[in-house]
Formats: sequence, C-alpha cells, structure tokens
Amino acid sequence: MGRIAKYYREYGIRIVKGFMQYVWDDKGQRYIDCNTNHGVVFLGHANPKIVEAVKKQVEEIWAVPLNFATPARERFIEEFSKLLPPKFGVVFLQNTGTEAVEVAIKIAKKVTRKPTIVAFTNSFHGRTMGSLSITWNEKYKKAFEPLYPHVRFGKFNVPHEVDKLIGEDTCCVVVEPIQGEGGVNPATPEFLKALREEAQRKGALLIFDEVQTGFGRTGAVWAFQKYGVEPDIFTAGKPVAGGLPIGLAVAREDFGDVFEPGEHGSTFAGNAVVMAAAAAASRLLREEDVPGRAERIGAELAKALGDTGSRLAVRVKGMGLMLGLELRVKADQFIQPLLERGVMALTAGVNTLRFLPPYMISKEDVEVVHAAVTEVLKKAEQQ
Ligand SMILES: Cc1ncc(COP(=O)(O)O)c(C=O)c1O
Repeated sequence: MGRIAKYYREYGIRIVKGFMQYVWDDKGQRYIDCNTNHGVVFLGHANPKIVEAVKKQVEEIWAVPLNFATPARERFIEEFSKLLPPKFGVVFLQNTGTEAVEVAIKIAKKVTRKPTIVAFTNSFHGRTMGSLSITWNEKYKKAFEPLYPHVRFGKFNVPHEVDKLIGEDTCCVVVEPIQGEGGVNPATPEFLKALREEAQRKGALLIFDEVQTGFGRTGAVWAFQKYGVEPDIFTAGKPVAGGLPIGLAVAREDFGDVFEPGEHGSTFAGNAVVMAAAAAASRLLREEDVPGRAERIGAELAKALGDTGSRLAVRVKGMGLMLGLELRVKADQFIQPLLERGVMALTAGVNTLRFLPPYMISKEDVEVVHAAVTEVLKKAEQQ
C-alpha cells in the first residue's frame, strides 16, 4: 500500500468526527477546535445550514465548466455580492488561497505591464512559485530558488519607507491586513494608508491578501473595512465555502474583462458543490451576523488569553477571532500539551500561539481554553 507524503508535523491523533466548534478522535476524546484546519472551518464543522445546501447540490450536478451558467454559481454570486463594498464588482474564482494570490498578481501584471511586486517582512502568501516568491520566510522557499526575480521586500508597518519602496516599476503591492502565519501582526492604519496613497501615485495596484483575515473572522466581513482603506483587489479563501476548497480574488469592476479567453483558467474553479456551499456560507454569515459575534466572543477570548498570569506570556495580538498569544519562548512546545487538555491550537511565527476558533465558540469553551493555556504555561515555568 502507498503512503501519503509527510511534510506536516503529526500528533498521533486520528480525527473521526466534527460538529460546530468541536472535533472528536477515534477514542472519543473531544477537542475545542481553535485550529479549524488553519482557519478554514470558521463557520463550524458540519454546520447544518451548509450541509443542507451541499446535500441538495450533490444530488443535482457537481462539475460544470465556466463556459456554462449554473444555478449554483448564480446563487453564489447573488449571496456573495451582498458582502462586498460597492467598488468591488468582479470575482475571479479559484480553488485555494495561493491560486487567489496568483490570479491577483496576474491581473496586476496585465493591467500595469510592469514587473515588480512589493511585499513585506514576515509575509505569507502561499506555496506556488509566484506566491512563494512574495512570502518572506526563507524556510518556505530556500530549497526552490530561483523564484520570480522581480520582488522587493519592505519593512512591515514602517510607513515612512513606503515612498522609496514603491517605484515606477511596481505592478502591485501585496499585503496582509493582519499577518497570519508571520505572527498575528495587525498592520497599523498609517501603514495601510501610506501604501494606498503611494500605490496610487506610482500607478501600482494595491492587493490585500485576506485569505486568512477575510469572511468575518476579524469582526468585520473584510479586515480592510476596519481600517477604512480600500485595495484595488483583495483575495479570500479558507472559510468562504464552509470547508470545501475555494480561493478567489475580488477586483474593481473595471478589471472584469482583463483576461482574454485562454489567458487564465482553472479546471475545478466554480465547481457546483463548492458554489452551493459558498452561497450557503455567505448567506449564513450575513443572517447570523457572524462578524459581530466574532468581535464579541473574540474580545472575551482575548481577555482570557491575556489573563494567564504567566511570566512566559508577553501580549495578546490580533482582532476578533484571529488571535495570537506572544510568548517569551518557542510556541510549538505547547501544541501537544494543549491537545492533551482538549484544545487544538496553532503557532504563528516562532513565539506566538495562534487561536482561530469557529464563530460559535461559547463562553464555557473560552474558560476551557483559558484553563488549558494557563496550566501548560505554568507547567513550563516550573521546568
Ligand atoms: C494570507 C494567506 N495567503 C495565502 C495563503 C495560502 O492559502 P492556501 O493554503 O489555501 O493555498 C494562506 C494560507 O495560510 C494565507 O494565510
């Protein structure tokens, strides 16, 4: 029998079931899911409203190429449009976050005809060759060089260097409003405003990568709405189809016809089952005021994480339900002890424990997470 290639750390746990904010292993142990498949399951595991839409679609039709119209895609665009600020009229459908970034870059290159992409320290944009080229951390990309050569990295959150960074050669500036993998680092409003102004001045497009921040997690539907700064294009992915694979770039209306037939494409993009899930997810997000809920319960989780009393804890970072607890020590040593206490978490950067729970996480769950984090930090202090 073959085996699945290994490039992820494994924790010796076999997950067999999930419902809303919880998953269970094959021994019946329950976990509060603050990992959510790196942020994907923000609307909960097997959320009945999404399950219903998927079941119905599976019995009708699964895959239809973008050459033809389908009711599933029509329902998706109708629901998803209600989540878009007026300036954004066009959606480019993909299957993953990294592809969303790739298509955003392709739009910028075609529109501006310039070569250089500006990105930032501690950025993460994906693992295909284009998105990897604008990812900061050497550990992800060293083995695969040479990558796309025309990339200039600037310092994240340093607004006074932005004018030198963005040049006449720049096709686009790509930035996460809150850096996820890089450490849960929110951009400052001054930084995003400086990028907006300078990109405009130099004829470059501003791209916000909202693959991790987007779709309600930060307390707004899109994180940039918290800043009052609008990009030309933004990406989304992870939670948009409730757990099925999706990635998309959303652009200004006038970029809608930028590609000639053949210049861009993707076999699975717009898959009917994914579209049905994404339509249901978009509707649920609006009807249940998911961003509002993320804001309120996120404030409680942030307070709890800031209240461990441990001298190993530095500070809580992030917004809504995208939260990091920065530590004085490496964070990965705490993932296994937290699993043993029924909490799934992630790391971000080297020293940050990251929490990306579903929006329906309860006050009782927050108390369990607080107790588990407090205990594992206390135990580490004593060693
Ligand atoms: C900001 C950001 N962009 C892009 C990606 C890549 O997404 P995917 O793994 O779906 O390709 C990620 C994944 O973590 C991300 O956080």
